[in-house]
Amino acid sequence: MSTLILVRHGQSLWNLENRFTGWQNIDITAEGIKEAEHAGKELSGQTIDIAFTSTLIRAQHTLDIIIAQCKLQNLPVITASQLNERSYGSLEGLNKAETAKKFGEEQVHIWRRSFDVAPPDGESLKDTYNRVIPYFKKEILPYLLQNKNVLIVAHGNSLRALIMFLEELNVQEIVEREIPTGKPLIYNLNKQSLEKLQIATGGR
Ligand SMILES: O=C(O)[C@@H](CO)OP(=O)(O)O
Repeated sequence: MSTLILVRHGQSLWNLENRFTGWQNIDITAEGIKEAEHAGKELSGQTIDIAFTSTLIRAQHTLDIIIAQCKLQNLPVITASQLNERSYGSLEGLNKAETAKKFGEEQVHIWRRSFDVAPPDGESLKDTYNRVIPYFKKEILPYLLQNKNVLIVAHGNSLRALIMFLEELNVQEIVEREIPTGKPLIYNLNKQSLEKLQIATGGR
């Protein structure tokens, strides 16, 4: 049995300002710091062997706070761009409500939550899935198969892709899934479920 813990970064400045963020490197707010501390408190006492995070400051800062809170200063940390947020392309920086007024609520919802429609110059969830899942299978799953407990601190949509894979959600089910900031999601995985993930397809 091994444990996989997923945490979306704490609230970022652009979450607060309701702006499309994607690959923009925006830090967390004071509220985001509190959320990360809270996540750390929740995870205190939990054995964690290794952590993975993205190359973006909001995820790394959140992980640093969790590490400090859990007194895990020697925790090995691996940083990977494959875990970065999906690119929102030319929507990055725009206010989500203003964009919905301009292009219509439905179009913006499709850009934000559909599986395979990419925003202009950006990545669809499918594109994100196709970089997150092969990375997970190659670099993270082996630790879980060795009974190691793994923490991943990443982003709303890179985690939605991973959750879709872990929970075998279909393209309709994933539309409904929202990931709260700074709240640990814990998966206890037995040998059988890990072996199933190992043979499951890594791309769509
Ligand atoms: O702006 C973003 O990068 C993401 C996550 O905050 O937004 P959304 O929830 O619209 O996918």
